Amino acid sequence: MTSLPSVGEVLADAVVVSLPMRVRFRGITTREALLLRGPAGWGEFAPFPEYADDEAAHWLQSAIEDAWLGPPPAVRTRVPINATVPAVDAARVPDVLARYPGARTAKVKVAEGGQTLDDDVARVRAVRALVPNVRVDANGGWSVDEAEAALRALTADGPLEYAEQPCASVPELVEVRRRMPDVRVAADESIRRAEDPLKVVRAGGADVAVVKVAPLGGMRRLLSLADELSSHGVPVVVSSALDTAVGIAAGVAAAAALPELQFACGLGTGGLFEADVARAREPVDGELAVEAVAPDVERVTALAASAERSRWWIERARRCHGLLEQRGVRFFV
Ligand SMILES: O=C(O)CCC(=O)C1=CC=C[C@@H](O)[C@@H]1C(=O)O
Ligand SMILES: [Mg+2]
Repeated sequence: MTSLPSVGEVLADAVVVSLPMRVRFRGITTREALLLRGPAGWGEFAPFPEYADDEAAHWLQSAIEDAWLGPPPAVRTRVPINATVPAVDAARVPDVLARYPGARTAKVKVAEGGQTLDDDVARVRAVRALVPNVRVDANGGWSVDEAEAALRALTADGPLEYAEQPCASVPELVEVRRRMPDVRVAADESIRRAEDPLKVVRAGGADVAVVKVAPLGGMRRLLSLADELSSHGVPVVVSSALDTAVGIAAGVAAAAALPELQFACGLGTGGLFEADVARAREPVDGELAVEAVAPDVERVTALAASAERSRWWIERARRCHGLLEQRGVRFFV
């Protein structure tokens, strides 16, 4: 067991970066992150700006685990990843997919505000022409009726591996599963933003669980949740939280430590950035190698956030550290 390092230790080498994105994703065009260093390496603290401290504290716990304990033991050396296709025009799909050489699975964003179901159908069709296995992610954007209509349209010319978070609430997910028994439902927000991540599974609202290291509080917490989910017969998909190369390495390490890995992981989001804190690791045959990543000094300097934004992140990390202290957080190897 390791006790919580002091706030001074946690923030001693902290740097804040701002990564420009090639494509707008989840309404974001630059992604900010605070990177911190501990005895075992680097960790990433990057809760989305709108998250309250209560929730953001899990992300700090994850960063500290990574930097103070390092990854859990791996059982594989490579992990398959999916291509992530933002809600772009169908015509831009080949461009996006070109960044994922060898990917056999693609996740396509759908139900984007301001777009229509026809846009989604056209985008999914363009992806199917290039990648055999397709999943969609609606980020809770549909009502149950809309989900039913959309999933019928999106499966008219080919199957979907699953539909991620078609609706926002757990009862809606249960109802979508009842109405569309042939389409698997994956829960994402219903797991990563829930007080009790197993609630959606107990209610019968998920065939698959999307799990992300930082929102769950770290690699080891992800592994123990995956273990519980597996006892309910629900497999996991390890996915990114739009992390820099440091956070992606933690996701890859968690996926590498899972006893079973049935699905390609959503850890290919590095390709959505114009620049990252470490050299881009190219997928080979749709897989990423499991390896430690340290940020590159020159890149970090070039990507440094403004003094004002850095102060904002440092203050946020301090407040979250205070919450972890209050919660009596300890780390177990
Ligand atoms: O799963 C993937 O292919 C990539 C990760 C991804 O889609 C997401 C990362 C971060 C924020 C989310 O809006 C989004 C998701 O909803 O899964
Ligand atoms: Mg999702």
